[in-house]
Amino acid sequence: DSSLRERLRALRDQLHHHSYQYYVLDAPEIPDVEYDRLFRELQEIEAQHPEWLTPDSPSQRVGAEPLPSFNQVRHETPMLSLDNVFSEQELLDFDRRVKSRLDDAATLTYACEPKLDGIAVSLLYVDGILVRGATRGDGRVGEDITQNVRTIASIPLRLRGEDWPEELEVRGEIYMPRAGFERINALGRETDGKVFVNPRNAAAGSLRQLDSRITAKRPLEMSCYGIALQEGEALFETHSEGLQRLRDWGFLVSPELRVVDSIEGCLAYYEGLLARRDALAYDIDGIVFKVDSLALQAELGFVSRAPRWAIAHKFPAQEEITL
Ligand SMILES: Cc1c[n+]2nc(N)[nH]c2nc1OC(C)C
Repeated sequence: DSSLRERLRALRDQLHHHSYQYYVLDAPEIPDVEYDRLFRELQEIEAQHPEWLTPDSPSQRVGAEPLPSFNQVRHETPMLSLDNVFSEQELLDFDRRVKSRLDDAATLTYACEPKLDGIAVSLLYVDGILVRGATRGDGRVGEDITQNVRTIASIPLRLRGEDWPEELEVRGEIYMPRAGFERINALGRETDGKVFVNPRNAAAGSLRQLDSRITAKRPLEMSCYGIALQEGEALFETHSEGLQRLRDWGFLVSPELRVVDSIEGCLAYYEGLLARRDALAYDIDGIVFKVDSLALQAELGFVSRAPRWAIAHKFPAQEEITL
């Protein structure tokens, strides 16, 4: 049995690697049929030896028995929302307020990333293994959707690389790319007539499923935008470094992430992405600018529920296409 157990371990490692190559790097190394063969071999061994099943096994991707209800989760670090601005002048005001509050704004740089139009979630990893996924809820208490997030291929079941902390909480947006949205609506029209109004609703509906086997069939992805640091824990000095570490650990992080050294740079980034908005594979509803330095973020702190150090610069509402 030890050789069979060894084979199971090897299959798990291989499947994790190929899944990362395919879903996170979009660079598969083997054909799908080869992946499916390895996956079936793993399922056969786990069926013979259920006692060898582990929470990070790739077989978890297909979903589990439906839950009676969702448990609640309290976020140790509250999941904040963002203040919005809608014009260039308001963005310049944000920059002026930031500078007026900093002792020394000479080194001020901004991290820029698209604000994906999906569902904010928090993932908890202990010793490198995914142990919990939760919705934002009201920012303090959300719903436990661990079974559902396990089915999302771009969410690692175990971390890659090394030097990750033994407890890591990752925040990000679960969304449905437009192509996937069109596909499940076409399917819905042919079957139960259930269609979603937009990709955000489709993602929300897919995550609210008590039966994770349904979630497993929905084309969901997760793009990470932050790490919820425990008090005083400083693994890196800037937000953008943190996102690069998330990429090293196997997470999908927006390839549009940039760091600029002025609010003019932010405006150029905003105009640039607004011009490319319809060409992106997913819906975005604005740009998030963050003071990149974690030290400056700490100096700026938060007002009530939103950080002083971040702002969402929203796009004009997209005119609905009247069919
Ligand atoms: C609510 C939220 C949403 N987003 N979306 C991105 N891209 N970054 C980001 N940051 C957020 O909050 C942090 C500023 C804490």
